[in-house]
Amino acid sequence: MSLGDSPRLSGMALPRPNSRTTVSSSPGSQERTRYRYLHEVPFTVLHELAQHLNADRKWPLLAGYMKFTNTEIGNFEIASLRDGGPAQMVLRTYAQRLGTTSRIFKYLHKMQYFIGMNIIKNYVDPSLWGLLEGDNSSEVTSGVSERYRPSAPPGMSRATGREAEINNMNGLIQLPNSNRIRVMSMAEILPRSGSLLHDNAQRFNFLDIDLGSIEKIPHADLAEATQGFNEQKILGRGGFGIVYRGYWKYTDVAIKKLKVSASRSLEHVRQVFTELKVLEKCRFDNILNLYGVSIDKPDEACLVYQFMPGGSLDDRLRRKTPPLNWSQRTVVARGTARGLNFLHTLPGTPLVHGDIKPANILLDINLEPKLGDFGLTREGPANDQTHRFVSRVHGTRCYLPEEYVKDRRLSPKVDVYSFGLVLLEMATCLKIYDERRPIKKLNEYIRSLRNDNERREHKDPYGGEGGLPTFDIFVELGLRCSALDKKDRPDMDEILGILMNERLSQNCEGFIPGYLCYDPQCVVINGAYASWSCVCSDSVIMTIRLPQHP
Ligand SMILES: Nc1ncnc2c1ncn2[C@@H]1O[C@H](COP(=O)(O)OP(=O)(O)OP(=O)(O)O)[C@@H](O)[C@H]1O
Repeated sequence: MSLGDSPRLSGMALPRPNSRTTVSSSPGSQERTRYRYLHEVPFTVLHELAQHLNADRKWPLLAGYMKFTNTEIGNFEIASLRDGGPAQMVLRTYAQRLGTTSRIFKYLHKMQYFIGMNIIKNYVDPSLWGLLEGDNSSEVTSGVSERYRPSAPPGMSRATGREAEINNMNGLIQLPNSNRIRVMSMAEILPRSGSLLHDNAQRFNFLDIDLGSIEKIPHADLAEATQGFNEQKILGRGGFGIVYRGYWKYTDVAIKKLKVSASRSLEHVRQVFTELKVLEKCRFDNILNLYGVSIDKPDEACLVYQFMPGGSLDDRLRRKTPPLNWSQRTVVARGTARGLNFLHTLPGTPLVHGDIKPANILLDINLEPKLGDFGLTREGPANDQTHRFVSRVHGTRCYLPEEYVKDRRLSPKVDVYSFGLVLLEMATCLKIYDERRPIKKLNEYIRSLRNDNERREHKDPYGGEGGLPTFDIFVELGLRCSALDKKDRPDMDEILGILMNERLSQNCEGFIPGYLCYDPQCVVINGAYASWSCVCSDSVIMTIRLPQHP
C-alpha cells in the first residue's frame, strides 16, 4: 500500500507526531484542535464512522481509495468476524499507517459519502470544509451530537432527541438500526397481517399498514430519482413489478414499482407485506437492505432497496452478465451461507427463507451476495422441535425437498436443501431440472456419477482455468446439503465452517479471459471494485470488467 503523504511504518509502535496546534477538550471550541492523523481522532468518532461504513457497505470502496490490496480487503472481511466490523479494521489499519484525516475526508468526498464527512468534519483542516457544500443536508454544527443533524443514510432513522440525549450522556454515539440486530418473533414481525388481508384483500392499500420504522419516501422523490421512471432505468421485471435503478440521497438504489390492480391476489399482498416486515427487522450484511417504501401514491407504491450492481447470481450462471470465476463463486457461496445462518440462528425461533435460488441471490459491487425476496419467509419450528407442519407450501418446486413439498414439514433444512442445489449449480452450471438428462434432477444426476473424474467432467468451463478444489468442495457439500433425508443434511453453521476452508481462499486460478481490464486509468476498478489479486503472487493484480465499468 502506498499512502502518498503517509509514510508506512514498520512494526506496530506508532510515533505520535506533534501535529496538534492547540489542545482543546471540545472540537467545537474556538481553539479548535487540529487533528492531522487518524489515530488522533477520538475512538467514539471513528467508531461512529465505522458503523455507518459497515451499515452502508461503503468500507470496501473507502479501502480501495486507501489503496489497500484486494488481499488486504479480503482479510479485513475475514478478520472482522472476530475483531468487530470490517470498517473498524480498515480505519484501524489506516491509522496505524499514519493515514491523515484530510486524506480520508477527501476520499469520503470522492465517494459522495457526506454522512461520513460530517462525522469527521471537526477533525480536518477547516479549509477542506468547502467540500461539504455539495451536501444539501449538512449543517455546520460544532458538537458531536449535533453532527447528526444531516439526514441519516437510507435505511437508518435518525436518533430521536431523547435517544441522542441519552447517547450523549453516555458519551456514546449509538446508531439506530445500524448493525445491531433486533430479534423479534414472527408474531411480532407480522402483527397486523390478519387485518390487512381482511381489509384490503384485493388491493395494495398500504395506508392501513403499520410500517413501523420503515422510512416513507415521497413518490415525487422517487420519480426524480428515476428521471420519471424512465424506461432506460429499468433493471428488470419480476412477478411483483418493474425494478428501476435510481439515485436517491446520494445513493444508488433499486426501486421496485409494484404492479397494483384490483386483480392482485391476496397471496401477493401477503407476500409483499411479509417481505417488508422481515427486511425491516432483519438487518444483516448478507441480507438485502430495504431503505424505505413510497405509499403516498398508492396506485404507484414502490419499495426501495439497496442497488446491487452485480445483478443476480441467476444472470451470472445463465451468462446474461459476465460469468464468475472460482474465487468469486467462493465469495458468493460464503456470503449466502452467512445470510442463511443468520436467519437460522435467530434466538427464539429461526426464520426459514423458503425460496433460495440463484434469482434471489443478488450481488453487490464486490460480488458479495445478499439474500432477497423474503415474501415467502416463515417462522421455523421452535428450538426444541425438528420441524413444524404448514398448511400450504410455497416456493419454487424444483428447489424444495420432498419432506416439505409432500409432507408439509417445514424446517431450516428446507433452505439447506435449496442451498445445496445452488452449490451444485455454481459448480456445474447445469440446469437444476433437465428433461433431456437421463436423471432429471441435478443432485440425483451428480450423485449417480461413478467417481470424481466423471463429476469433474461437468466442471463449468466458464469459471476459468483451475478452481478444482472449489469445484470438489462445492459438489461434495452440495450433495450433502441436498440429501433426500433431512437428517443427513448439515446445518448452516457447519456449512459455513466448511466454506471458510483455507483451500477455497487460496484459489487464485480461474480468471476469465475477455473480462480482464488492465487500464491503469481505471482508478475505481483498480482501487476496489472488481479487481482480484492473485493471492499466490501478490504482485499480480488482475481485474475483471463488470457491466457497470465506469
Ligand atoms: N436490489 C437490486 N439491485 C439491482 N438489481 C435488482 C435488484 N432487485 C432486483 N433487481 C433486478 O431486477 C430483476 C427483477 O427483480 P424482482 O425481484 O422483481 O424479480 P424476480 O426475483 O426475478 O422475480 P419474482 O419477484 O417474481 O420472484 C432481477 O432479476 C434483477 O436483475
